[in-house]
Amino acid sequence: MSKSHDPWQDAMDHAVAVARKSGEMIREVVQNQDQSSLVQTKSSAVDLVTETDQKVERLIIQSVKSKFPSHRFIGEESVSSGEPCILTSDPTWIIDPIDGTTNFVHRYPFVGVCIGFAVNQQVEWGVVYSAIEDKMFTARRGRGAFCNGRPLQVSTQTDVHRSMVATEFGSDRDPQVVDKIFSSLHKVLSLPVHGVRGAGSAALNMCAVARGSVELYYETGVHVWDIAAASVIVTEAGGVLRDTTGGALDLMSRRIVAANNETIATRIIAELEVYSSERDDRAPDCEPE
Ligand SMILES: O=P([O-])([O-])O[C@@H]1[C@@H](O)[C@H](O)[C@@H](O)[C@H](O)[C@@H]1O
Ligand SMILES: [Mg+2]
Repeated sequence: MSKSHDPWQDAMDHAVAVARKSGEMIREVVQNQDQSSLVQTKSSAVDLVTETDQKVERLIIQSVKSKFPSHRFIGEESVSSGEPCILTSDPTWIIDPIDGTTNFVHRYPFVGVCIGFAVNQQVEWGVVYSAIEDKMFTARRGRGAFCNGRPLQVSTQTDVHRSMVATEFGSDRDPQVVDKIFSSLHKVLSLPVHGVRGAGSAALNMCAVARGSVELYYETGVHVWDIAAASVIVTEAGGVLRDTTGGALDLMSRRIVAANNETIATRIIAELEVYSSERDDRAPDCEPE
């Protein structure tokens, strides 16, 4: 069969197929109830990783290398093992094998296989497969966002008092960070908003914005692999992306706001405590921020 004139579409089609296969692996482990085996920790006692995270990431990367040998990778578990986290202008697959690993360990049914694809440091397409729900979220820059093939559209709500907000408590238990998390949460809740929710997965919170069931998601402490794939799903569904400072989103900054529109984004950002975690692309020997 002749190669399509659209190589990025070939790559996206491959990502959908390998994300679905990864989801089958995840469901099998959950159904066999052995996902709590081999749970290890990374940056803190509650930043978990399992053998399944590592197996899924190897499956994705090995399958891509055989079809697209010149492409580069940023994978959560590869970076955790010492691979660099640098986004060049080369075609780059940005992979979170299981976004919501803590959910996975506890059989809480919100885990996303996340595969983003960037060229010239711009995310061209994103695939987020909610494996337990069997929902395949996809978007290609300029061509819309979909869930299982049905178009996605963000909420039209502009009144913050009628909005639903999502955030997460993250995996940093430093008392000063916990205080900042609760300070922001207190201000947002007291606006008031209708409610605050958290899926336990940055990517699935962002997909909830894209499908219109949440007006805004914010978090400090996420990583580029948590948000890259879902970032284009949000914008192609008509949403906006910002830094918690109100500036433009910087995928490596570890801060994100994903909202249905600028009105809601501006109103919630005004309530957020701005603080920083170490950038994903920091030089290994630099002093922590
Ligand atoms: O580690 P993981 O499950 O891929 O990603 C998770 C993120 O999706 C979530 O937003 C964050 O609050 C968690 O601490 C964790 O980082
Ligand atoms: Mg992960």
